[in-house]
Amino acid sequence: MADIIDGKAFAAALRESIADGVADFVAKAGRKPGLAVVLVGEDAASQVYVRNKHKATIAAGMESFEYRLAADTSQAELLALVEALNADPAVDGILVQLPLPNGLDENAVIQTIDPDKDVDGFTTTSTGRLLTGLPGFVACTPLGCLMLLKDRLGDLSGKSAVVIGRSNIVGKPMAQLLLRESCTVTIAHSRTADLPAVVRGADIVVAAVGRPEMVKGDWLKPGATVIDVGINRVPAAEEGKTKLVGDVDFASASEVAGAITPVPGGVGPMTIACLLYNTLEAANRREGIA
Ligand SMILES: Nc1nc2c(c(=O)[nH]1)N[C@@H](CN(C=O)c1ccc(C(=O)N[C@@H](CCC(=O)O)C(=O)O)cc1)CN2
Repeated sequence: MADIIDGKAFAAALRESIADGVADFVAKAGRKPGLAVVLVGEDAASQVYVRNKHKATIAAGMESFEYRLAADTSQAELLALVEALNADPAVDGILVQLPLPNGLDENAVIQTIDPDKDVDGFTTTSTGRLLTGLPGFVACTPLGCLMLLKDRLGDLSGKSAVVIGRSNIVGKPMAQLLLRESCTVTIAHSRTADLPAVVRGADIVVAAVGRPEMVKGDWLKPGATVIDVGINRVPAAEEGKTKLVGDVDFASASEVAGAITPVPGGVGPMTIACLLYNTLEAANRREGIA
């Protein structure tokens, strides 16, 4: 049976070490690091994530600035808010919760964020810095996956890794991070021929495809390390109930893998912990603290 990679416990320890870093920052800078989170509309899951971000930000000793805007907020109003946050000296990090309601141009909003406050790592400046090996912010979910992988495996160099999914938010930055660690990286997607055979060659599998329980145990190389980024709500056995599952079929995969992240409690909690990590880093950089 595979070892379970406990993302919840890892994230809790990371948040504690960030709180220590925040205390050092306050002592040196005479102010708290500030994170601004913008939520537009009523999406139920986004409301939960934003509430959890607020709680975690306060618990780490940071300042949390929350902006909840109506679903009919115009593009111009949203851009004006982001520009105001760019100019606000108390704000070190800016995050616009995704997805945005229909009618708002997500890309235009993201690209308006000052790259030095882009703690989500979504601007093209941040992704370009990652691609070219320059210091910058890395998107929180792939950064969290990498932390879990390094904690489990240590040096990743020379390992073969398959990333299933090519989104700008997870798949592409994940592949870049693994390349930066000197893995041999394959990015697989919906058009990849014989996906099970591609996955079977990998020491590391990162599934970020958004299809419930797609990756089966018999697709895996025995002993592989499996990171499941999927968060899919599906009907549960009990009538009228739902449950969360990943992109990996946990039951069969845990028979073959060496280690695997569960859903929930694997990658998910790392996303918010890494947001705090990036915010502290942004604050230190802005104040010139090493
Ligand atoms: N601007 C952003 N928007 C979104 C991001 C992001 O990184 N930046 N990621 C996701 C949502 N997200 C954070 O925003 C997020 C998703 C999941 C979790 C998490 O802890 N999941 C738990 C399960 C939660 C549940 O019970 O529903 C887990 O996997 O254990 C945290 C944050 C999209 N939008």
